[in-house]
Amino acid sequence: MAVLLHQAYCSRPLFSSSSSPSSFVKLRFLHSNSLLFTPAAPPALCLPLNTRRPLKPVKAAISTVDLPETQDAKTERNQPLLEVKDLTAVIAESKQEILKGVNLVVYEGEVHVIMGKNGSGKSTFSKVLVGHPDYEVTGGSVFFKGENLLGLDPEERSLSGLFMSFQSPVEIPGVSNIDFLNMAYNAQRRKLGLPELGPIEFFGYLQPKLELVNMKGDFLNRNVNEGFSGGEKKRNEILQLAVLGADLAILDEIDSGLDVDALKDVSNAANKLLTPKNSLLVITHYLRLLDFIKPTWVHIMEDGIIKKTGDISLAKALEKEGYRGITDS
Ligand SMILES: Nc1ncnc2c1ncn2[C@@H]1O[C@H](COP(=O)(O)OP(=O)(O)OP(=O)(O)O)[C@@H](O)[C@H]1O
Repeated sequence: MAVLLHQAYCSRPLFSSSSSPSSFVKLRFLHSNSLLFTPAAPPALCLPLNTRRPLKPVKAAISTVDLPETQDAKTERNQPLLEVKDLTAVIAESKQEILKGVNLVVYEGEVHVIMGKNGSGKSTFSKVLVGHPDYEVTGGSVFFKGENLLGLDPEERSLSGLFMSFQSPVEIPGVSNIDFLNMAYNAQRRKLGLPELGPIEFFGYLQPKLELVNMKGDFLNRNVNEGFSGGEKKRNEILQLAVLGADLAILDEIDSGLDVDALKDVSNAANKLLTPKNSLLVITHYLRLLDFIKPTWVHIMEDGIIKKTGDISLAKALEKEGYRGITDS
């Protein structure tokens, strides 16, 4: 029985034999329990920083994006990682326009936070970045590490160092967490021409990551996200990020449903994964997350565009005055 794991995890969950088509991760049940990733379509993965495939620079194609003056000054010594210019996108099926001209530049070492009312387009933006098949880009450009991201398929996007943690991580019945992580990690290594890690070696690699996210080993033998509480699923997302690494990790509402201890653990782990060379793009509704993950920039998205950019004080004003207070001006 062939099953399809779709949705970029860069691409995990959505594990279904019948749901919408996608070119994401294909798994094949050979016998009752054995799985095979098809080599042509490894899970959308994000490579550890020191082993990631270098991307060819596409000099002519590098876009210039107008930065707010303050943003430009604050980051002048770093390289742009992600450059989004006038990005528009529609829902593939209905052609309804959701993104109406998003502009954003993320430099190495920065933490960008996107806030915005429900339905303003935050998740759509992040899913468009990872190449989710539910959306069609209709205009604008996106460059990631100097390469035209929109010209890459979802697997290539993830192999180039883009990771996304989804708002609602899905369950994968029949696949244990450790097997999933081991397969995903080995798929990366195969792609790089590196030898795969066997279960024992992989466990050695995994152990410090478990400690990083303060996760009990019991979760490794459970099926991916199956029966996990909301908070446990979010913690598991960060474990996947820790295992797979990323140049740019997009965390969509990683704080939703977390108790205060879990929020600290998840935030601390995300902070520890941040280096001067990689970046976080965090979608959240809550100022409390920003007590733990310090943003370089806070953006307010409204009706498919980034309406306002500022620092942490923008999030504080939002908490105090609400969206009406800060986006009307
Ligand atoms: N696949 C889809 N099919 C139909 N409508 C969609 C789809 N994806 C997004 N939308 C619609 O696009 C709009 C933006 O959705 P999106 O999930 O990006 O908002 P959001 O800002 O992340 O909201 P929230 O804060 O509630 O998570 C919503 O009106 C949503 O219903």
